[in-house]
Amino acid sequence: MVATDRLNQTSNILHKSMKRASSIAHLTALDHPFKIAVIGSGNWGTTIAKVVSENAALNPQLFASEVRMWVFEEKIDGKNLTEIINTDHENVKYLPNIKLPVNLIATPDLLDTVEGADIIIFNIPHQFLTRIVQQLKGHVDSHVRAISCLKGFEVGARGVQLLSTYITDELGIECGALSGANIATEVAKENWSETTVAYHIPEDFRGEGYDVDHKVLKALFHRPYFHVSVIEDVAGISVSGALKNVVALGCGFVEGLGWGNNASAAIQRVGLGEIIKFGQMFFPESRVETYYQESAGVADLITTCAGGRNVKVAKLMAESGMSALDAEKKLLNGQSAQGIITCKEVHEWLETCNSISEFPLFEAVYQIIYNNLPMENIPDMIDELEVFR
Ligand SMILES: NC(=O)C1=CN([C@@H]2O[C@H](COP(=O)(O)OP(=O)(O)OC[C@H]3O[C@@H](n4cnc5c(N)ncnc54)[C@H](O)[C@@H]3O)[C@@H](O)[C@H]2O)C=CC1
Ligand SMILES: O=C(CO)COP(=O)(O)O
Repeated sequence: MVATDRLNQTSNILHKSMKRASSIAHLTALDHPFKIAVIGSGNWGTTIAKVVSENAALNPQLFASEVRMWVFEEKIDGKNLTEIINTDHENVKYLPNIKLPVNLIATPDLLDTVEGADIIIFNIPHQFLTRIVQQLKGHVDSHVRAISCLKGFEVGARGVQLLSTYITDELGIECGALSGANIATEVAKENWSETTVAYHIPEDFRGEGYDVDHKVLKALFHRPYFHVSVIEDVAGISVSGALKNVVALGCGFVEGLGWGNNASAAIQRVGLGEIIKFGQMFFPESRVETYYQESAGVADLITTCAGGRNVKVAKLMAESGMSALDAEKKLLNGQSAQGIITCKEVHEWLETCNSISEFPLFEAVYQIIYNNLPMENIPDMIDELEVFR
């Protein structure tokens, strides 16, 4: 009896998941298949390009098969990286040993990459976004839709902005975000993980089948090894994605000092509190539930603090006395630990708002990286300000 119940339960689950998969597979673009462009070809840029190219190839009614990926051109052993990707179907510098789909085409020209695109996926280290967006100005139709996979903020004359908002403001296109517990190499190897996509349906939505909606985004990003939840809270997933990189630096410091798991857990506890507080203060539209219910929230914090690049860079700083930039250069072969820039941007913003004392961990990380504050001071800095008690 128990065995029969289990069998029925399993068959229900299977039935539901097959129904979900087939409802995604049967979507059709009524006008023309959506053409996808990916801007960025780093560790995560190439991984996401692989994911969406697989779905484009499998779903010709919904997506144009060819996916273009913009590559910041560089020479590898005298050969252009774009040529290597297009011939060997491997990004040997930023995602080695992973075969890329043949319908993924590397392009060195930014405007060629986005020509005719219906959906643009931004996926570059956030320090390069401004320059790229300025080059795209005037070349992107207002009906193009975008998703930002970047983790960071834009801090400038308009205050602190989500990167998706910056893209919308500058290019006049609707932009959502994708963020989750997604160490790129694990996703690229097709180890199971979850992610969160957040997108608002814009006022000029042209109708189901003619425009990008939550079903289209699920069909674009969901893979058997990459499970997507689509929600509305762009701010919540973006705030947690940006700030967990700062917390991860804190974890790397205590790990490098040899303080063990309890210290790392303490940093993550305080960090999660500061992330939620930052969201509530500066992005009140973000939902507190997002931080603990979505992959983009606490799950991303956990995976990054366990094995991300930010934690590795900070650990090396603690062990060797190197600066953050030297440690990044030594460890990452051209990749970026985004927390190094984000903690500076956060510091500048909090200073403007007179709110530094409310975010002692973020401030401690900034002071360690930019003003050589001893790492051993972290517990005192957190305690002195007694924010969470
Ligand atoms: N790698 C990961 O595991 C994950 C990364 N992210 C986020 O995704 C975003 C992109 O990260 P990755 O793809 O990992 O990049 P990355 O850290 O691998 O950076 C290397 C990329 O930067 C490019 N680049 C170097 N100089 C440039 C310049 N002057 N102009 C334009 N591009 C230049 C390189 O060509 C290369 O494509 C970041 O915001 C990151 O936080 C999000 C989830 C996972
Ligand atoms: O964002 C990430 C995992 O979701 C990757 O974090 P790192 O940039 O620290 O490797």
